[in-house]
Amino acid sequence: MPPNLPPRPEDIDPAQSYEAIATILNSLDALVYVADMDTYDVLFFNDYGKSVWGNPGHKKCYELLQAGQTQPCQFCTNPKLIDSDGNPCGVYVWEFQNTQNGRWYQCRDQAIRWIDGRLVRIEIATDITDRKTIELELQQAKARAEALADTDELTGLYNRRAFFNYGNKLVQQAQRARQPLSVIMFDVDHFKRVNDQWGHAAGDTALIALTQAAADSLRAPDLLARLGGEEFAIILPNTGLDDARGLARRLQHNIAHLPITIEQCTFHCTASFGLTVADFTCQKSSASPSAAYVSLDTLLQRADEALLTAKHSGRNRVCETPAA
Ligand SMILES: Nc1nc2c(ncn2[C@@H]2O[C@H](COP(=O)(O)OP(=O)(O)OP(=O)(O)O)[C@@H](O)[C@H]2O)c(=O)[nH]1
Repeated sequence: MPPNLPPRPEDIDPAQSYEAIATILNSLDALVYVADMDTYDVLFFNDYGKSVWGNPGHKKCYELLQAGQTQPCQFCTNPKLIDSDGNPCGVYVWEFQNTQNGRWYQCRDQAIRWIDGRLVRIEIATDITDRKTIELELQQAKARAEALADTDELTGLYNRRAFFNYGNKLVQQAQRARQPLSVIMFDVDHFKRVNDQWGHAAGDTALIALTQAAADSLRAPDLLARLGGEEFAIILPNTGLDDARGLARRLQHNIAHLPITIEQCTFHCTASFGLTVADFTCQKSSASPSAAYVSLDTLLQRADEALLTAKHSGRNRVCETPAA
């Protein structure tokens, strides 16, 4: 062999070539290890792994890599690495937060035949914590932005956008399940006078107190939203006329008796209520051709008509339209 040329791979003796490969694997900026797929014994663990998880000694892979793990991990990927005949079936890529150091890794796992013929798992795990942290922060920011986009700033209730978004789904669900659904609209009476007499900030305080009182009277599936100004709407899934009327009257009573205190002065507000019901329990028929198909827009329009009637007939009362 000419003196200055590197040796060809086939000229290197096996012991040297093992060392050459180990040198490469030990230089990688990623965990590389090999574990017996039956016994979980660690057969190879590179220097990167040792620097993070320590020396393997006689530990099983799960004892070495995971916190407090005394038996094979539930999330062990071994079953994913072999086909139904028990033969290696390619690379499986997954992401995982290590239970010992809390860092995120992208793992590339593969079953291979070891030098003595047994099946082993080789894993190459790259630290992706920085990318994952940014991803999680973006997800949280998106969730926060979505929540803000749905929320009325003053009262913390759902806003008009969220009311239609979620409300349409509730109406569709009620239609599918053939359940009654009620819609209530209410509007604070002579609210301009409250602002004029007590000031805009006092008006804000009153709106918060009134809506809190209303929210406290509702069930978890009910949807209360501020549509704008001093106007609110409630969707009551699986609620027929009698129950909706009972609730609207309770709300009317609670609001009228709610003391609102501003700078040691106490005053009261009243509200007018409009109510309508979609009786999705009815089958579509010639007698009632449109009973099973009514939109949230239509329900809101009917509730608004009833609310106007309540305003025109003296306020502080509940009016209703016939079932849609
Ligand atoms: N403080 C406060 N006032 C608001 C807010 N939004 C709307 N308003 C006030 O609510 C009042 C609504 O007045 P109108 O629409 O005339 O109704 P009203 O005085 O309540 O009379 P009726 O509805 O007919 O009983 C206006 O003075 C608005 O400025 C708010 O967020 N905070």
